[in-house]
Amino acid sequence: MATAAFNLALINPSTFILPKSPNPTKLRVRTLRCSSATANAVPGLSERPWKTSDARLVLEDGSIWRAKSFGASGTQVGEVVFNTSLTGYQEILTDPSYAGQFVLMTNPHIGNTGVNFDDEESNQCFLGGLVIRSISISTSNWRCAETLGDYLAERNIMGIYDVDTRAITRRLRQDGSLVGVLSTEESKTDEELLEMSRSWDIVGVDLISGVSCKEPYEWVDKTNSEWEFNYSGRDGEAFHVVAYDFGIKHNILRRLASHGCKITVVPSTWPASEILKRKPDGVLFSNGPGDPSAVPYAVETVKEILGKVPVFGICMGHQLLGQALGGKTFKMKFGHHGGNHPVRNLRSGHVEISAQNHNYAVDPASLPEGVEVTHVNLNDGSCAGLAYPAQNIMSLQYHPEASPGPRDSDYAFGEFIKLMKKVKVNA
Ligand SMILES: NC(=O)CC[C@H](N)C(=O)O
Repeated sequence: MATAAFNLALINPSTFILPKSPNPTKLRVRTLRCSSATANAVPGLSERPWKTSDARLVLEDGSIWRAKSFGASGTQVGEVVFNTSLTGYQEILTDPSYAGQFVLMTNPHIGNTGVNFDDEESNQCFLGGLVIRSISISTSNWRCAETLGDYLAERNIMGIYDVDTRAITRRLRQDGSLVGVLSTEESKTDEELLEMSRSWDIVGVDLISGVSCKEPYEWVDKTNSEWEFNYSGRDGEAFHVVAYDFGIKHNILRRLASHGCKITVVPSTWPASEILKRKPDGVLFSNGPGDPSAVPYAVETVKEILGKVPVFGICMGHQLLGQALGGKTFKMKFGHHGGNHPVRNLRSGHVEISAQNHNYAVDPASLPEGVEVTHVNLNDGSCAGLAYPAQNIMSLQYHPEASPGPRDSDYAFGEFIKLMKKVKVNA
C-alpha cells in the first residue's frame, strides 16, 4: 500500500501534503530522489509499440491469445487464475501458493514500481508465469532495485503483455479455471500447445513438497519498524510457535514475530511427534499451493496435533484443518485471488476487506457438530474461517498477513496469541 502511495505521489504533486503523513518532509525528499535516481527504461521494450507479437497463450478451450513476451522465453504449462489486486505484484510473484499457476493481473498497468529487496514473500518465484495487459515502459520508485522484466528473466519466469486480460478474465469467470500453455517457440504448432494444455492437470498433484523448506529453521524478523502499524496484543511474553511450511509467506512469520512469538519453521513432512516433544505454545499450518486432497500425509500430521496444542490454519492450513476435522474440500469455479475481497466476521459482525488466494474451499455442511463457521466471503457466501473452541482451533481461508492487501485482518494473529495465553494460564 505504501508503494502505491509513493507512486501516486509521483503522478500527483498534491499527495505530497497528505494530512496524516507522519513525516511529509521525508516523503517528499524520498519521492523526488527516486524519480531521478531510479527511473529506468525497460531494456528491450523501448521500441514499443512496434514490438510484434512473439508469444502465444493457448488455453485448453481452444482459444489462442497472441501476445508480446518479457521475462524468460520457452514453453510453460499452468492453470490460469486472475488476480484483482491493484498493487503488490512482487508479493504475488513470490507467493509460493501460486506454484503451477499463471497469474493474470486484472489491473492493466504493471511494472511501474519495478522490484525491490524488501517485498519478497519467499526466496523464489514458484509461479508458472505472468499475464498482463500493459507493462510499464519505465520504473520509478524510491525502493526500486531492478525492472520487472529483468527480475523475471533472471528467475526464468515467463511473462506476456499486450494481451486482452479483460476478455480472458471474463472467460475464466464464465467457464471456470482453464489450463493454458505459454510459448515463445515458433517451432511449436498451435495444435501441439493445445494438446499440451489438455493433457496436463493440477488437480490431485502434491505441489507442497516442491515449495516447503528442507530443514527446520528459526525465524526472528519482525515487520520493519518503519512499516509497523499494530502494537496491540503484545505484552512482552514470548509464545513459542511451530510453523508448518506448506509454502509459507514471509509476512505470516513477520506478523507472528511482531506479535511477540518465537518461531520455529519446519518442513511439511516433519513428524507431529517431534513437534509435540518440543511442547510449543501453538502450531501454525501455513498457506501452500495446490489441491488439499493431494496431500493426505499433511492431513494426518494435522490430525495428530489437533486437540493437543492451540492451532491456527491459514489458507491451505485452513483446508487441511477442515479435512482433519472430518470435512470435505472442493475446487471452486475460478477461486479468489486479490486484495479486495469482502469477508464478514460472524462473531463481531464486522466486514473486513481481505487478501485472498485460493482455488479450493471447505464445505461447511461436511463439518462435524461443534465446528463453527466464523467468517463468510461476501462475494459468494463461501466459508472463510472456522473455529473449534473445544480444541483451541482457529483458521482462515484468506490472508490476515496481507502482503499484498489491506491490514484489516491482522487482529487474527492477536486472537491466536490470546488462544495460546488462555491454554498456558489454565495448564
Ligand atoms: N494460498 C493458499 O494457501 C492456497 C490454498 C490452496 N492451494 C488453494 O488453492 O485453495
